[in-house]
Amino acid sequence: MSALEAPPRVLTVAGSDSGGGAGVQADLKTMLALGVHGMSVITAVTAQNSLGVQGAWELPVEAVRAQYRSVVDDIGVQAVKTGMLSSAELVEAVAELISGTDAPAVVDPVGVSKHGDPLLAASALDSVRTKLLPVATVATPNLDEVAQLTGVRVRSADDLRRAAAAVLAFGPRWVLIKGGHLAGDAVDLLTDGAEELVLRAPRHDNRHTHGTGCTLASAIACGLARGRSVPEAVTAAKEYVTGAIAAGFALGAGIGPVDHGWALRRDTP
Ligand SMILES: Nc1ncnc2c1ncn2[C@@H]1O[C@H](COP(=O)(O)OP(=O)(O)O)[C@@H](O)[C@H]1O
Ligand SMILES: Cc1ncc(COP(=O)(O)O)c(N)n1
Repeated sequence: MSALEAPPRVLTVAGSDSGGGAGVQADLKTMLALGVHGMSVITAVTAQNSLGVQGAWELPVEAVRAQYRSVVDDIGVQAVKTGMLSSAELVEAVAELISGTDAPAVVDPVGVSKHGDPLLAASALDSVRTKLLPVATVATPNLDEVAQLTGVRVRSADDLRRAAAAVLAFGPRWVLIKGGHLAGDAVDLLTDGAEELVLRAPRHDNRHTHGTGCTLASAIACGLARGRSVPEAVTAAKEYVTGAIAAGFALGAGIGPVDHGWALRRDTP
């Protein structure tokens, strides 16, 4: 890349995490680490740290639309990633914006934080199913989100295929079911209903996993923005998040963040 050539552009549409481990902050750090130009549409502001979410404030739909238009109409995007969308109104507005954008969309249907704090109203679930999932190139639910959205409870890696079929029925092109909350190896299943890829990584016995899902979804968006196929982008993103979890560090008194900069720091003296 010459000095004048711009890097690929990736947009996150998500909530702010004041603690810097998840949400928009995790997304932008991931994008920097993976060499793309990161941009953000903030949907909600959370007061959050290693102990949980102490408060959350949604932005008006008008503010979300305006941020999105500012970015897409002038700068342009090669991939979009969504995270915390908070309400049915915001889910529907974002789904509509994405459907009018010519770029792949990675939808992380964030429901609840690691600490159990709600990041999406229960009344928004139906909009996620019927409006947001149908415009996703890849949806990346964790097991709690799969249960909330489809009623399928995954108890072992054998159930992942059934969960994937239930999510695909809502219309995303691909689904990545994240088995991170199961015991044993960290096994995820990627499928479009025809092709299937099992992604397996050793489980790191590290409690500092704040932001894993946001980091993985952003890394996938970075790969797609570079023109990689979905299986290629997901494979590279899984490697990146596994390294970030291995390097997760303690901050505050609770669950610390994954290290978004692990690959950059490797060569830092
Ligand atoms: N302790 C761990 N060691 C290695 N990989 C993990 C660990 N916990 C989660 N993962 C992986 O991190 C990614 C994010 O998954 P998960 O933590 O389930 O998402 P979420 O943050 O949405 O709950 C997945 O690829 C999952 O397999
Ligand atoms: C603003 C925001 N977005 C997403 C998450 C989910 O991250 P995690 O599942 O690691 O708590 C979060 N805690 N905060």
